[in-house]
Amino acid sequence: MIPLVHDLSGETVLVVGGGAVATRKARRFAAEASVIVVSPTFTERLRSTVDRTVGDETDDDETGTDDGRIELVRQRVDADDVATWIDRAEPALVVAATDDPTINAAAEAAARERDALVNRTDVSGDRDPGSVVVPATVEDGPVTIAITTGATSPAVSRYLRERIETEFDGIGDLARLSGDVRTELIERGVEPDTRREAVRAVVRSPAVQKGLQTGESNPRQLADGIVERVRDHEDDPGDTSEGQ
Ligand SMILES: C[C@@]1(CC(=O)O)c2cc3[nH]c(cc4nc(cc5[nH]c(cc(n2)[C@H]1CCC(=O)O)[C@@](C)(CC(=O)O)[C@@H]5CCC(=O)O)C(CC(=O)O)=C4CCC(=O)O)c(CCC(=O)O)c3CC(=O)O
Ligand SMILES: NC(=O)C1=CN([C@@H]2O[C@H](COP(=O)(O)OP(=O)(O)OC[C@H]3O[C@@H](n4cnc5c(N)ncnc54)[C@H](O)[C@@H]3O)[C@@H](O)[C@H]2O)C=CC1
Repeated sequence: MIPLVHDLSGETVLVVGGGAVATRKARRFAAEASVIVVSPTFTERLRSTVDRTVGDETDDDETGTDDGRIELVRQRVDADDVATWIDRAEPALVVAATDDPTINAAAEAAARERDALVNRTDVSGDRDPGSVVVPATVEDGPVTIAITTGATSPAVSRYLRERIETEFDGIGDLARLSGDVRTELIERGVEPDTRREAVRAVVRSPAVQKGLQTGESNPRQLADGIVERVRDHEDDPGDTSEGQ
């Protein structure tokens, strides 16, 4: 399996099932896409996150979603209903998250026939094309770290996610800072080899990382100092003094 990154903004994700797993996936995808959850029951957590529930007595709106929102549809589906929902919602991704393997399999087949991606939450191991795995994810600013065990051991994915979150706390700030340095060097016309070395030195500098974490020293000033030292060194390769 080869991980790819998918932009789901402006897309719809259809989640079939309303239990603990469906709740986790719905919340995850709602960060970017519009999510429709179809199930006869929903977790309390899901109900407390959503904007409205279609099928409840209090609801009198038309079905429809905006970006980044979750809508609940209270309905037990059979294989035909799943296909109808896919035709109606035109989702980019269908999450099959019921505790009924027959329904999950029907959702997978209907999604495939309609060229939608599918996430079978109830099976491990190899997958057919178009059947995707949801990785454990660490997000910090512009940085996304996705972890998968190739659908072998989700518990290991979770364990690694927790370790990585602790180990790389603040990595988003480092990405922003080094991104700014990089853009500036490009704008100043610094040649690529020097730029590469300078940006690498900034990213790997313990002083910059500590500055970002503690706020005690000015990380941007430290980075600029490192860049200047790298550039001086490039101008005068005879100089063997070490950068920071
Ligand atoms: C194949 C995959 C399909 C998919 O969902 O995409 C899948 C399938 C299954 N998971 C099961 C169980 C558990 N899943 C978790 C947790 C997560 N599961 C996630 C992904 C995936 N799970 C995909 C593979 C990812 C990979 O490649 O590694 C994560 C990473 C992402 C997410 O779901 O958001 C999220 C951690 C998020 C985080 O914490 O960061 C835990 C741990 C816990 O809860 O503490 C347990 C209990 C321990 C255990 O059983 O291992 C079962 C058995 C159900 C049963 O026995 O009934 C199946 C079905 C089967 O194995 O047949
Ligand atoms: N991928 C993952 O990370 C994990 C996957 N699983 C798998 O995911 C499945 C679901 O797990 P949970 O959410 O814990 O189960 P659950 O029992 O809490 O929830 C199942 C949901 O499916 C709904 N449902 C059942 N039949 C339906 C139908 N015909 N139409 C619409 N909705 C229907 C139920 O009303 C309920 O909301 C499990 O069977 C298990 O195989 C379990 C744990 C983790």
